[in-house]
Amino acid sequence: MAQQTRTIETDCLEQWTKQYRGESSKGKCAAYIPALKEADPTQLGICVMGPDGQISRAGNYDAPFTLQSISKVISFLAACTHHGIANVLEQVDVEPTGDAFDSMVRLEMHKPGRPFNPMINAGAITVSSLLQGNGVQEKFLSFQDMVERMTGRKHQINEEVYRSEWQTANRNRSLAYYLAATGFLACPVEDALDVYIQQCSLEVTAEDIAKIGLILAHDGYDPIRKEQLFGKELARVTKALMVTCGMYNASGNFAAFVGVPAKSGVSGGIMAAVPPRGRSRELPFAGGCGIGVYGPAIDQYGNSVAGVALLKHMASAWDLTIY
Ligand SMILES: NC(=O)CC[C@H](N)C(=O)O
Repeated sequence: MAQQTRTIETDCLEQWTKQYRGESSKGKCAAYIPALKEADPTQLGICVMGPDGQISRAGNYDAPFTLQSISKVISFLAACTHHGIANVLEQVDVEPTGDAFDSMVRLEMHKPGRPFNPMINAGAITVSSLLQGNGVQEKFLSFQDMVERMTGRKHQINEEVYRSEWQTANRNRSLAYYLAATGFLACPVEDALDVYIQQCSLEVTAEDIAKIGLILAHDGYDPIRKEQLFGKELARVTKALMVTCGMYNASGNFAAFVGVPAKSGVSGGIMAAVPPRGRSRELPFAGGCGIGVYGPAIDQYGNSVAGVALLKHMASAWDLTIY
């Protein structure tokens, strides 16, 4: 992978990371998964990767964290690659909810109980059940392979986070049992949950998710390794889901004030995909980029407080919006 050279972009990121680190005091590390509470809430890091391999990074860009809900994007890509988009969308819809990511209220209100989208927990558990393979191990492997094809390196589960979530996953367990009752799980309940919790516990850095964002920004094409990893149509459906549902019930605010497809996770990661901006070659990363942010103090919606503040500033300064 290309090395970082000192650039104006890097100087900006360093300055903004310092400026927004304090915002973390407005949030808290997720506590409902006890192991996530152990993170240092004041951390803030960012990595931006361009199509020529150019990297700019600042702050705690090398801190490892678990994918959590960012994994939902990758499991969706993996399931659709295996079954085809239309078949997956028979089991999960593409509509935003306006509810919390772990809400169950709409599952029973709208018959026959097809989860609203793959970016909320209910939809993601359905998608995990659809991953290729028989049994937990094979399904998880097909997810892990997809991650590794994109980041170009091997990733491990953070066992402590995995165990912590497995032991406390009562809400997800109830969602999964409900999905089984309504026929929206393609494998046994505890298997689907196990795959889902394993994928959430995969450990990455901001650079890894920046790389995945870069590939999405280029419609499934890896511009660094020069390889099409999945189809354009799948990339577009996925980005539309990220725009409408990726930041949960704060997706509208994020679309208005950042304006790029993104996905957050409760460990404090945010992955964003910035497509090439034809309007000016002078803009930083005009050829598109992937962005990975890490800041573990999250807000009431489950999004990194300092991370969102940093992205809002950056989007305005570098004219990132797709709108
Ligand atoms: N928003 C998230 O990142 C949620 C992921 C977490 N593993 C959960 O299911 O609760």
